[in-house]
Amino acid sequence: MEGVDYLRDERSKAQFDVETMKVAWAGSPEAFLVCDRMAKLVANDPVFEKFSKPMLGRKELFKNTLRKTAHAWKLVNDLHLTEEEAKWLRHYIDEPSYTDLQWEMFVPALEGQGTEEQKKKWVPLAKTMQIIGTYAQTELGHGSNVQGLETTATFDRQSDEFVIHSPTLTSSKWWPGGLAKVTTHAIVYARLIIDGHFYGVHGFIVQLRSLEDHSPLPGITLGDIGMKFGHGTYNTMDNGVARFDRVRIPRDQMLMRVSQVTKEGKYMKSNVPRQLGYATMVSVRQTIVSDASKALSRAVCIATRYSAIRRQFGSRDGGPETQVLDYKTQQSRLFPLVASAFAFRFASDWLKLLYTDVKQRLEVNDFSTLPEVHACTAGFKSLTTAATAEGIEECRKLCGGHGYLISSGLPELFAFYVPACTYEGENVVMLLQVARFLVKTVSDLGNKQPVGTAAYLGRASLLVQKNCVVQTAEDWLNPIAILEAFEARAARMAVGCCQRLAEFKSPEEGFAELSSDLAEASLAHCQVIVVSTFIRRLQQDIPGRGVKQALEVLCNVYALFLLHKHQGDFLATGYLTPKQASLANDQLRTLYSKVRPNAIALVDSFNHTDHYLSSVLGRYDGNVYPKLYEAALKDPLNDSDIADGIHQYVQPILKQKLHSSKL
Ligand SMILES: CCCCCCCC/C=C\CCCCC/C=C/C(=O)SCCNC(=O)CCNC(=O)[C@H](O)C(C)(C)COP(=O)(O)OP(=O)(O)OC[C@H]1O[C@@H](n2cnc3c(N)ncnc32)[C@H](O)[C@@H]1OP(=O)(O)O
Ligand SMILES: Cc1cc2nc3c(=O)[nH]c(=O)nc-3n(C[C@H](O)[C@H](O)[C@H](O)COP(=O)(O)OP(=O)(O)OC[C@H]3O[C@@H](n4cnc5c(N)ncnc54)[C@H](O)[C@@H]3O)c2cc1C
Repeated sequence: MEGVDYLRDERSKAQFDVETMKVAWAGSPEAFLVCDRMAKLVANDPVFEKFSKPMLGRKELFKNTLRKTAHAWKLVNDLHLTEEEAKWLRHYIDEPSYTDLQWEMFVPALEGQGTEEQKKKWVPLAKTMQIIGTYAQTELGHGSNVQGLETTATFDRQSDEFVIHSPTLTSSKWWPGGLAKVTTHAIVYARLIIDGHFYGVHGFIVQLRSLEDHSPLPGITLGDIGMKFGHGTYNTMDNGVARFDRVRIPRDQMLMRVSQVTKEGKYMKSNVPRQLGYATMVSVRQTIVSDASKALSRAVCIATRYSAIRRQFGSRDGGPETQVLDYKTQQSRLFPLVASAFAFRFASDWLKLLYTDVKQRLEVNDFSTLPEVHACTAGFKSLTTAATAEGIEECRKLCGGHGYLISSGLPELFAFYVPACTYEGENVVMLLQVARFLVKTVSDLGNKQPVGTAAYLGRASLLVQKNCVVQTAEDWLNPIAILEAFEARAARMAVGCCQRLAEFKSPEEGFAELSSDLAEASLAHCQVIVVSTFIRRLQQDIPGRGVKQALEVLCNVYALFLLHKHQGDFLATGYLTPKQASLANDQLRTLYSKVRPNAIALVDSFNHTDHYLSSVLGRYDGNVYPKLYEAALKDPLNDSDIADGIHQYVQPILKQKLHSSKL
């Protein structure tokens, strides 16, 4: 049998309806149709070919992306694509480009932080790409600490302008995507100074380049910050440096939704919290969570298909060897990642609802849920990106040696994905934000009943006393038992941290000293929400033969895998006994056997095109070995039998050896 037959055989074993599962994965029939149409549009267009990328030098790589981006914009206009369709088009083109910043950060920053008047002026220009913008917050010396930024915006009452200035080397803007070569404008984050007084960090719309000839405007120095990790991935993007030498902008280019500066130089705070100035980051963190499920689904699709084709050992009589997918070790590394992709998918759908709700509330100045939404987006961003980055690397290892080839698609995916752990809020810094929320919630328990995602902490006094009642491996299939275990562990960790915080001289000192424990408690809290979201999703109507049952198995795999991985926490907090932890692991092994017949069908449900996967190992048809061979032959080193440099550098060595052996 060939790889093609192996996958056909696997598909025939599926116990659920794949087409309906595709809709469950996409979120709705409408969402499925949009994704499917955009994925095929990209896959069938030769302009979006990706194979040659790893062979290109930096300049060609960058130009190639500019070409693709221009073609995509033409398609958006010619085909009258909606914003949603255009977003998926960009996604399937699968190349970091300045348009990510334009649509995910520049436009949202204008919409979220501009006044009505500012929005009216700037948003249409941006949405029609008459101006191209980026989000210039991070500096050479400061990224995580936004309030520590050094760029200044000094109000000049006489000319009714702000003077944007980079006073030090470390104040150079450093990282913004598209800044080096493309963007005409940026939202520059700078400390506002009026009459020598500092008024905190605010966003300012600054024109960077001439709209006529694209050259940098006077007083602005722009450049690229250099090559990044992984050749063909993020180097398609011109992350840039910018320095400002007393650049003047009109007063009405300060984003003034949160606070205003009048002509007279009076600083006026609106009745909204200053954290609304961070709203763009909250919006992107939410998008990043959804992106995590996509990136992980891509990696597990490759590793699962290849694991069904790859055979090693197990044959003593010349018969077929064992499919590596049948090894329990392979299953215990791979299936939790398949389950995680689904868990993150449903978590991101839920987060989107939470975010839509807070956006509506903010419109009417209801800020009550903002701290919870900030904690959820920050925590989920950290949890999902860390697990996805680790998961992609695990998938590479699951593919053995071939996983290290660029043609497997996994090294490039990892290199592209891993900065998600850093951008939009470094992951540990984000967990510490969740910790602030947890500490406040627990400290306030006497006065205020927590709601929403923190509601379970309202039962903390019960959860710290109660012990797990599980007696058999079967009991671990009960969602109530699972959820209570996660809640009890998280509540005990949070309460434990708060009790120890009280022993320090000041809360700040305690928070700094216990920050590692607080970060772990935050992760445990986020896991409660992800697990409960998955459980709740299964309580909804899920049509299709066997679809709900297959998802139930995955939900249990996800929860029990986490329980096994973090069993130290579960045992140390005293909620579980070692026997109960061991029963959970027994159940996990049984669940892997239930996933096994559905494995290929599950990853088919992601509906990924071969173009999107860009992996010889993950091909839909399973024709792996002939295509691996074909891909290898295309390497430039195989252009000739005798490569450049052989005559010059190798033959002299060989000849010298002959000469000395004569002596
Ligand atoms: C293949 C194709 C490509 C596809 C692309 C994939 C799609 C992905 C989507 C988009 C593409 C974008 C590409 C990535 C580009 C990257 C861009 C960037 O990285 S932009 C820069 C991002 N920078 C950061 O995230 C900085 C992180 N730092 C902060 O957010 C803050 O400094 C802080 C760490 C939160 C600290 O804030 P602050 O200094 O104000 O101090 P605190 O005292 O801690 O906070 C005071 C109180 O405010 C609360 N708070 C903080 N933030 C928020 C918020 N956002 N909303 C609400 N409340 C907030 C905080 O919790 C404190 O509360 P209390 O405890 O006082 O109650
Ligand atoms: C690919 C990529 C694209 C980017 N695009 C943009 C962009 O378009 N616009 C933009 O403005 N920025 C952009 N950035 C910058 C990005 O937002 C920052 O790098 C990120 O916010 C992290 O900040 P930092 O680099 O200052 O890390 P640091 O904060 O210096 O982190 C270094 C280490 O210090 C630790 N640390 C920091 N603070 C604390 C603390 N309080 N407690 C405990 N530990 C701490 C961190 O956990 C980390 O381990 C991009 C970055 C990358 C990698």
